[in-house]
Amino acid sequence: MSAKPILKVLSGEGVWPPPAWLMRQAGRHLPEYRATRAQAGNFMSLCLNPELAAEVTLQPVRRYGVDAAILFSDILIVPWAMGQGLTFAEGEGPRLPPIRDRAGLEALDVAGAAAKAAPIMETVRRVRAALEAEHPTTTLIGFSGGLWTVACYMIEGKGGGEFKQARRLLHQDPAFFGEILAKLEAATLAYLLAQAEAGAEVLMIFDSWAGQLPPSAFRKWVIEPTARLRAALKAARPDIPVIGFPRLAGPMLVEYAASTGVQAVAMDTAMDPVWAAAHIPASLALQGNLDPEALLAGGEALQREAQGILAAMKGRPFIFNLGHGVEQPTPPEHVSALMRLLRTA
Ligand SMILES: Cc1c2[nH]c(c1CCC(=O)O)Cc1[nH]c(c(CCC(=O)O)c1C)Cc1[nH]c(c(CCC(=O)O)c1C)Cc1[nH]c(c(C)c1CCC(=O)O)C2
Repeated sequence: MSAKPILKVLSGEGVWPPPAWLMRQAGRHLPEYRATRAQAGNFMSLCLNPELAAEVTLQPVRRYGVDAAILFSDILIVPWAMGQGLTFAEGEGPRLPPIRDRAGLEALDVAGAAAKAAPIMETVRRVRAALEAEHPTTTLIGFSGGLWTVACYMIEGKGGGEFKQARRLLHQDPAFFGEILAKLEAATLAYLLAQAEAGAEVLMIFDSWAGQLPPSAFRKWVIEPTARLRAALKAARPDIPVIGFPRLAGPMLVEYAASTGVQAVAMDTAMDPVWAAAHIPASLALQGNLDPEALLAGGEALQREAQGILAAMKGRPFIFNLGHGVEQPTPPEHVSALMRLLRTA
């Protein structure tokens, strides 16, 4: 049996008080992150610098004592590694040259992606070694985007909207859309397996825009590809549990939980944890789902919201987290207050 609380939970064991980590725990709300990022120059050069990326991955572990370190990288590293351009303009989010035709599809280089992603694997190795030496109960989580969500950015070229180009394409030309996803699937599988080989102990799949799809497309482009990825990962590395995050799936979460083979589902901010506890079998762990705005607000709101989630989750395998990422203006003291509350739950 593992001594790491998150691995215990993901093997189906209830652990109370529950282990906790936060999406985007390494990021702009931390002054030490902003300092390291300034040293790197920009976000991409930070992701590709193993020394500095390992440093920012470890910062929230040191400051807060969270139970997981999540690799510092981005879901859009996979299209970048396949040769699609990627920039992060200050304050504007990601920009990619959108794929709208066959030439864009054919330019994606699946075979070359592993070499370009090599610095990320070096980050994973460094973080794992540092955890084993200094934080032996902390779990290292690797990740990728869900195929639908990453395809949204590849086709749209940016975020911020409703991904109408991507949604149109999957209805108008499902064969072409499927070819984009097939290349992305091969690159994503290799990328996740490489993280596991480098020392990631858990893998999480962020399908942030899953809630944009009607049920028929949700089955075909979220559940089916996730189930295929999960099965292929299991064949190679049966020891590595997977957390799925089909954000804003609503009641489709039940089918996702039953059909993908993941060990845990992450609840988004809108999900009622009482409903989730009633509808997701206790053989699967749940993760989530404090409103990042309640964390930002702190005080009474933070205490009340966190207690509500704990009450709904008591008695089942559960990992405390947010329903989406930490907001940049969040005072670090609010995160510390949340960790104190959780440790005495
Ligand atoms: C959709 C998505 C992306 N990236 C990610 C998702 C899925 C989760 C979600 O829905 O938020 C996932 C992600 N992005 C990042 C991580 C690292 C680990 C973590 O701390 O959670 C993870 C797991 C770092 C990041 N990724 C990004 C930052 C901010 C970069 C900076 O320092 O300026 C960080 C810390 C940039 C990013 N990356 C992306 C966007 C839309 C943006 C811009 C928005 C923003 O600036 O907050 C794409």
